Amino acid sequence: MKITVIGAGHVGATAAHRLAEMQLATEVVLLDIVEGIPQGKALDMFESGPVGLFDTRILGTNDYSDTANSDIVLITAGMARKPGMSREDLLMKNANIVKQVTDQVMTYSDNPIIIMVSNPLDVMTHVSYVRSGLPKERVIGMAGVLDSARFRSFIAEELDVSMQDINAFVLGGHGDSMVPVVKYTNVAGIPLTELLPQERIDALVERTRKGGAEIVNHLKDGSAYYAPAASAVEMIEAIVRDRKRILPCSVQLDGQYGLNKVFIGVPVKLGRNGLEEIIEIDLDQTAREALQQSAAIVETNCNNLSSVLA
Ligand SMILES: NC(=O)C1=CN([C@@H]2O[C@H](COP(=O)(O)OP(=O)(O)OC[C@H]3O[C@@H](n4cnc5c(N)ncnc54)[C@H](O)[C@@H]3O)[C@@H](O)[C@H]2O)C=CC1
Ligand SMILES: O=C([O-])CC(=O)C(=O)O
Repeated sequence: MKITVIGAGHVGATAAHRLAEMQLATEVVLLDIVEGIPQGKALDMFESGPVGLFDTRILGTNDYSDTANSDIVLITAGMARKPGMSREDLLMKNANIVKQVTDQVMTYSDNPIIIMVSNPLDVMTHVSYVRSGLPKERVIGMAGVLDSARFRSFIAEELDVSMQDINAFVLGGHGDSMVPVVKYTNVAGIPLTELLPQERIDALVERTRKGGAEIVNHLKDGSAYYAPAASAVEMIEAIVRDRKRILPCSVQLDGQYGLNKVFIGVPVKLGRNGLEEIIEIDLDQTAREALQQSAAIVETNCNNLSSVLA
């Protein structure tokens, strides 16, 4: 198993180290456009092997030929937002970066599974899908796992219970229009609505929607990376170990939820072949409309990129 991480910044480097510690690959390649950064970080990670107890080889590089024959490619290259910015403000710059990165990746790997992280997430997943020519099962965006993890952590804190017992799904686009689905949120099987009053649930939903911005406002000069990296690695683990996990991911819909040819977060089964099944759950009218509104925003942003994708 060879896994390449493009972008050796906060998310990319954190994910690469976690991939190595979890021994999910025999080789992890960390690539960045800036000279020295991937080499230095990869060497530092490699030197943690004897104490972290892993044998994964980690190579830092600026040369795409080192990524040849990757099984999985995690794309984290691009700009992160600063306070006051929306993820959409990154659209044009990151679309050009993701386009160029995808073209380079595909020059050296025939049939990788691409996991997208760069923002705005659903649109960048679309860009990589179009440029790569890969089947839609092999281009998957990470957002729902992170947004659901945030919602789960807030619920666990509020109820003072283990995070392990919280199940929650946040669907839709990775932005203010995301759709936390309270109906499918439970604590060890007990519906959340039986454990918390509606106004507390509403407050946790609102905090989840703004979870990315909350961290950006603390950090001032960048965005979250521990939870995002852990979320991307959870998806990779499901694929590498063929776990058949049901996780919310951004995938291209083909009629499900009344939506067509748009990347949006929905529950999917992840296994060795990447996206193995899109799961259509019953949504109430409000959640269904919210998902459709969220998809309309992604579609508009994709349409604005026709010049980049040409
Ligand atoms: N999907 C999600 O839930 C999340 C998405 N993100 C997004 O992930 C991206 C990365 O975030 P961070 O790692 O915090 O940013 P960062 O600024 O720490 O790292 C980005 C890295 O990309 C590199 N880069 C830029 N252009 C490149 C190119 N053409 N080829 C190769 N590398 C290139 C930069 O040199 C830098 O090292 C951002 O777009 C951010 O918004 C971040 C967190 C969560
Ligand atoms: O907020 C950001 O820009 C980064 C991100 O997508 C997140 O942390 O959810």
